[in-house]
Amino acid sequence: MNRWAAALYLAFRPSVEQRAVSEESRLGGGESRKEALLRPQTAASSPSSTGAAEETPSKTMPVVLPRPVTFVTGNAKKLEEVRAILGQSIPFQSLKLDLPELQGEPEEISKEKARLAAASVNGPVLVEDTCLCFNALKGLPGPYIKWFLEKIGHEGLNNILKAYEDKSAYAMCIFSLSLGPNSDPVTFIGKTPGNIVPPRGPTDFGWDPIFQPDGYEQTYAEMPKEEKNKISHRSRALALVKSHFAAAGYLFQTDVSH
Ligand SMILES: O=c1nc[nH]c2c1ncn2[C@H]1C[C@H](O)[C@@H](COP(=O)(O)OP(=O)(O)OP(=O)(O)O)O1
Ligand SMILES: [Mg+2]
Repeated sequence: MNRWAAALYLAFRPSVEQRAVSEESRLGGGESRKEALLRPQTAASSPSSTGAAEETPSKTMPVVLPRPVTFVTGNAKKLEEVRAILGQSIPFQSLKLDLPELQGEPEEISKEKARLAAASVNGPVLVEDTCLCFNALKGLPGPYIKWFLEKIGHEGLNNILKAYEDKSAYAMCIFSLSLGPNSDPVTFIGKTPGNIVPPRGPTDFGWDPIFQPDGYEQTYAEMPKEEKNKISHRSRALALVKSHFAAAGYLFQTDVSH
């Protein structure tokens, strides 16, 4: 008996022309024209070459992945939000692993994380890197927020901005998808603008208490989870990940005997 039999399933969206991931990547698939902040970035494309309007159907076969994508993170709160936001939309498993992180530009950090994760898992992976960017500091601490938070806390982060009038900031999530150890990661960026404020609300997730998104009276920490997940940097990036999966029409080969 073939253990793999009956285990190929079409995960999503049979209604649209299926495309291989390379084609999808080239086109910057899943682009939302309405939300300029949310444009997905791809390895090969410059910002001006990601127009969704140029999409043309391809005759290539859908990409078959050996198993569902593994979301690799060392952060349980991230995983909780990713689960809540994705629901059943993308089949994924998770692996708790605190990957080493490169220094440099946020997108490169996220991509390198995906390369390391794909090599470690030897299969398709999804990772994300989260930044908190102060406009007065031209985007810093950005990807280094984890270490700033650990060393100087909410109060120290507020103190840094006392030197500046501009307290505006944005939260940014960069997801990177790698289909395997030899595949170049594709990135999906979500941003939510807001302000840095003295801490308010529960302190169970990172810098949530000091980030107040634009248009809201509450900090991320004070907001009900569902509310945060509707407007967060993470949910905006994941909306692009979902569109990508829907458009790519990946097939998953799953060993059902386990
Ligand atoms: O929605 C969020 N709301 C508040 N705080 C957040 C959020 N998302 C990440 N964070 C924190 C965790 C870490 O202190 C830093 C990002 O660093 P980052 O390297 O992406 O996360 P991490 O090392 O905890 O997990 P991972 O293993 O996925 O790299 O900001
Ligand atoms: Mg990390």
